[in-house]
Amino acid sequence: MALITDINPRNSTYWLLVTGTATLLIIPLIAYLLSLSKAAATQKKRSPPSPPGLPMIGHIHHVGKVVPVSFQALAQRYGPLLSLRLGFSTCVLASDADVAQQIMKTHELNFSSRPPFGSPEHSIYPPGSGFAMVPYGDYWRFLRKLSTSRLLSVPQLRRFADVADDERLGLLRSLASCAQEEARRPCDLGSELMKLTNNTICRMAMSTRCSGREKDATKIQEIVKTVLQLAVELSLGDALGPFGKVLEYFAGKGKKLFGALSNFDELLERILKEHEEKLLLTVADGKTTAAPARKDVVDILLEIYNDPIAPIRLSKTDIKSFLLDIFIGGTVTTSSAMQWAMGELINHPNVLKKLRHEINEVVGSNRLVRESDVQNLPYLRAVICETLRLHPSSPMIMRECAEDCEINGFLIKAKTRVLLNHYAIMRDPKSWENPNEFFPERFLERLEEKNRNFGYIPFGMGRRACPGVSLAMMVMPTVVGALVQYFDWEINEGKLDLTVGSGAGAEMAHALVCYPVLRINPFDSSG
Ligand code: HEM
Repeated sequence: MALITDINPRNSTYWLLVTGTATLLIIPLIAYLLSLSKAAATQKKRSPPSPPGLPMIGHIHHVGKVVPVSFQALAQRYGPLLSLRLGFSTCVLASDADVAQQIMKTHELNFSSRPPFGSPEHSIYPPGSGFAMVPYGDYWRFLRKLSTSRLLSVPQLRRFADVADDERLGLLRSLASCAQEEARRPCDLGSELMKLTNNTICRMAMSTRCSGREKDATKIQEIVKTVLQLAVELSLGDALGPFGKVLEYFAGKGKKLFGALSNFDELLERILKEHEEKLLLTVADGKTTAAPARKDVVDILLEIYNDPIAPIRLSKTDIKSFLLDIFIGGTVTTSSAMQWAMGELINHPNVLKKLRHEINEVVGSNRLVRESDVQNLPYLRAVICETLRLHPSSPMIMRECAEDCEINGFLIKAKTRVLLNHYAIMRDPKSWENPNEFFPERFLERLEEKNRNFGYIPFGMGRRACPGVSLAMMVMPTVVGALVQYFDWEINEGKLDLTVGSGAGAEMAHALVCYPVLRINPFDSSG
């Protein structure tokens, strides 16, 4: 009763009640109307266009043998941003510099994760471990910082510069012996380069050669090759859905992948144990420092594993999974780029001659080209840049959209997989003149500008960009430079066949078989 008598327009309580009730009713109403208009706007926004599809398989029939090339053809015909349905999975295909810039810069944070890849039942490590496929968050940020500031940092790589030099000399020695044989013997330069990259990364990461187990590096090379090949085949199986699963079951590919990963795990377990024992021995010796004189990647990771106050507690599974990603991300990519560089140089004798002239002028012929020379060898750098443009080692990369966003006026829904076709982007005539021509001179001018507009992204861009770029750029120019400095390269006849191989990796279809001819013997006077 007292309440009713208090409700009087001249009373302040009355106005409080009125405005309070109005606020309570109006705010949800406004929110509701806003959500309706937002939903309507979202509905109005269209998904990116699609090429003609077929029932069930969607756009699988558009996927050619060389995947990045067939996707480039799709973009040329239907546009730089496309929705594709590949069997039971969907993705958005991005194929020019402008779209890449929106994904990797304008909406960078929104595209900082990668979608889950492959079935968890084929992996022995849980999805949250590793590096390359880990979702953006605290754990990934920790590993990223650790990689750039310690594991793959320039000072750490310089500490292992002798390892890179030693492996390079090993390569030159092997090629020289091939060249010096009386009967002309061809050499498979591709597999020599793969051995070099694999050994260099193995020694920097876990000092395998130093511990006297030379075969470990070879085993890792075989495992990485198998894992890469099977993972690609199985992901295709996943895209095909139930049909893929049946095929895959008969082929037993999942089992094989699991087997290869188990071998890797066993080998890594032993290597971790050896590192831990080495650490314990140093402590038992009573030396002032328990740490090895030069810490490799495993030493540093174990240090964090043993650190009770590390911001993120790494498990041994995390360490093994991280190492697997480093091998998968670093070995084939770097060796494939050097193969392409040598293939292009052999097929372009004028470029090779110009490069050799530059090296002769700057370094001379009495010593091997060194890492510190590279800054004074612009044409060598241009050859490497042009190789990575024409033959990106990671021609297609995956990102995932965290929240709904708009690109080129099209709606990209949360959780959409986005496939960036680096191959198409770096051969786009909008960004490059005569894009399919090997022409290193283009990098002597306006490199900065090209870099800025996202037409040149061999190592990706933004926070998810390649953390191994310093290692790759330390190895590639010095190896290619030495191969040009010390050898002439002969082939059977005509030109090398530089056809791009089938699959998603855009590697060379044919082995890089050639005849090295010694110009100067590197073992007489190498510096
Ligand atoms: C020519 C050599 C190489 C090329 C062209 C290359 C290219 C790339 C590209 C395009 C990406 C994806 C970037 C993005 O999403 O924006 C990537 C990621 C990655 N690369 Fe490399 N890479 C090379 C060498 C290496 C090396 C030597 C290592 C390590 C030893 C390495 C380790 C990784 C890792 C771990 C990732 C995943 C990073 C993440 O997701 O946060 N790569 N690389």
